[in-house]
Amino acid sequence: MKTPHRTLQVDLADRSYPIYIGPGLIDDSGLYRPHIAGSRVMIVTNETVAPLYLARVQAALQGLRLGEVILPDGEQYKDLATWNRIFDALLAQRFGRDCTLIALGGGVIGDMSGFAAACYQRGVPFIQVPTTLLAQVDSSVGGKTGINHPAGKNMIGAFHQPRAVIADTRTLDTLPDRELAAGLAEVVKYGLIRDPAFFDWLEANAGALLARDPAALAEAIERSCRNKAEVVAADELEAGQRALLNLGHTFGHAIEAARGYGDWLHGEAVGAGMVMAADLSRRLGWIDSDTLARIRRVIAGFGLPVDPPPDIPAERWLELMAVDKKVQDGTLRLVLLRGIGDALVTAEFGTDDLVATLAPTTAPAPAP
Ligand SMILES: NC(=O)c1ccc[n+]([C@@H]2O[C@H](COP(=O)([O-])OP(=O)(O)OC[C@H]3O[C@@H](n4cnc5c(N)ncnc54)[C@H](O)[C@@H]3O)[C@@H](O)[C@H]2O)c1
Ligand SMILES: O=C(O)C(=O)C[C@@H](O)[C@H](O)[C@H](O)COP(=O)(O)O
Ligand SMILES: [Zn+2]
Repeated sequence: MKTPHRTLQVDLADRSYPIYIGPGLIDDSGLYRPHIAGSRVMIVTNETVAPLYLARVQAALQGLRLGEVILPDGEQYKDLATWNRIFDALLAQRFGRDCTLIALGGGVIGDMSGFAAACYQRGVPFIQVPTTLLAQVDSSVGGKTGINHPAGKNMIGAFHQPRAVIADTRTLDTLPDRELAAGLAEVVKYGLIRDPAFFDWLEANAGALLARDPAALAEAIERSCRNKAEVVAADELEAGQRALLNLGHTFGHAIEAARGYGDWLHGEAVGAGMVMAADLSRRLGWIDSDTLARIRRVIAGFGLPVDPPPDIPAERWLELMAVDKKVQDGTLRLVLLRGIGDALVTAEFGTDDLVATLAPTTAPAPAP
């Protein structure tokens, strides 16, 4: 079977890999096979995705010796105890070092499976089969894998690149609207950090994206993956420019941790976090009020929150942000904006401006 699709490449020398994007790809055995080393494959998924798509992946892998692990669904299960269940299954079924893992689901499954693949018997290959918009535009690409700790998001993990990403755009048909919007937050991020023409396009095509127009979604996925692949190829281990992919995440991760993971979706927290980053950038005089208002309008237009939860005290914000992975020598660094498509990582902001951004209800309203 050969299904029409687009292919992008993540260029990382001998660890380069393809990203296949198109409708119906989940059934295409020919896309999986070249990336599976031995004959044993463990499919990791969750209790929501399994009834929808597990049988189809199993059918595509007919002839191989398959196992499955079905984890509970939710960001609150992206933890050590749930992650350990993947190893319980691998060991119980005597999977060896020659096995391949398949991550079938959203970013939570992708991050946990990838981290399990990085660690099982010191490292086995894995394939990403992302089934949420967020996973198709961001988390399945780039090799950041890991789990949360109560004190901080993604605090335990590894860089481990997949062998391939198989993004079946038809799987988005079953995705709830709230999850689609969460994925759009990471899409907007690429426009804000490095692709102003894409930001313009997103602003102009918001209606089509929210209406799930297949051509618009495919365009958004491809342009997002292209941006991410370029950044990852240039800076795989986040020594420099990869940190720009963290726009809104220092604020967003603090929101997620403060709420115990699973109340605000990751994409929702990133949506509000990006507006907070823009708000601080405006306070510093790096962007003007019209630009802040435009960013806020685009993010709100995708149905995402644009204000932080009102009940996190400033001290709690600062405590949660202090464990951010961009902290250097105890100094908080943030991704801020000099314009749309122009981001930087900086520690050049004052505590007063930061604290004002943390309490935006008391801040001056942006120009309409
Ligand atoms: N590794 C990275 O580079 C990276 C990048 C961005 C986000 N992330 C991580 O990804 C996670 C968020 O990912 P997410 O937004 O995909 O959340 P998720 O994995 O929790 O999936 C969202 C919800 O959609 C359900 N679902 C998945 N596919 C579905 C489908 N096709 N139809 C119906 N329901 C479906 C899931 O079961 C879940 O309930 C966070 O943990 C975040 O930290 C990682
Ligand atoms: O790939 C990256 O690099 C990113 O930062 C992408 C983010 O969208 C993603 O949420 C990532 O998991 C955040 O990484 P972290 O290092 O801040 O935990
Ligand atoms: Zn993210």
